[in-house]
Amino acid sequence: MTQPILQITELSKVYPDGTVALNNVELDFKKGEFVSIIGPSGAGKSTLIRCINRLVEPSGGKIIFKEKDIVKARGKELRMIRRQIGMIFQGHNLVKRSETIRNVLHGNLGYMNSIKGGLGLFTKESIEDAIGILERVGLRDQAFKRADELSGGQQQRVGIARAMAQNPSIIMADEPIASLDPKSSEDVMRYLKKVCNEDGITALVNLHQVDFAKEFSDRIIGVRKGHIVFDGKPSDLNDRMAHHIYN
Ligand SMILES: Nc1ncnc2c1ncn2[C@@H]1O[C@H](COP(=O)(O)OP(=O)(O)OP(=O)(O)O)[C@@H](O)[C@H]1O
Repeated sequence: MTQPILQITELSKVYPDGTVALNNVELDFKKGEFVSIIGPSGAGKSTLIRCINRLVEPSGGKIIFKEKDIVKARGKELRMIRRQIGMIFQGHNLVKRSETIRNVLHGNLGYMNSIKGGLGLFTKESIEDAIGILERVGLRDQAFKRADELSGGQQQRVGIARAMAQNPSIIMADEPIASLDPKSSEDVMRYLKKVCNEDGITALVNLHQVDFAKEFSDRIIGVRKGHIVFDGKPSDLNDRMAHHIYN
């Protein structure tokens, strides 16, 4: 059996006010799998993915990524790990007044020295790479438009392109389609799945929409009150199980 790319053991998170958001979570993720994380509001989905890149400090447990424990990583080591984990947020987090291509190039900043990055002195090679990535999410013709001129769905595809520019091993998306209409949601999920499949990237996607989780995922994880209560194929998520997760 191949080694998991990410191995989570006994992960817990208790917020300072005593809220137990994650309780002894055990999960393994394989290279290239596309995983949706579902569950009711407050179940712990965001906390889970935020612990993985340490936007939230875990209270205990281990998260082994490429033989290193993310929970213990500090300073440069943590930055190196974060480089390999692309993030996509609900609100896109784009620089709205900047061109689409600049937003994608920002994904690459982790690889540049800070003075160059700050001045926007990107190499010809990185600009060509960024255009290539935009092509892959169907936005080649939008490269030099301002990000705020794009539709919500297109902006989220720029979010995907920016994550791809990091050349990540894992992409994590926190409710990437929560504010989009059904057609744009479908497009965002389709492009995200396509680029992850093409590059063998593991995707962890927090979703509120069970139908999208079933349509696009290789595997669905159901979270409830900080516990994993379902972990299986979309075809195994029947109505009874969905009810168990959400009620
Ligand atoms: N900074 C915080 N301080 C205290 N409690 C928090 C904090 N962030 C989250 N929580 C609590 O932790 C629990 C899990 O929250 P989390 O945001 O991870 O859930 P979620 O499943 O992502 O919910 P949603 O789908 O609404 O985003 C909830 O009870 C929430 O109120």
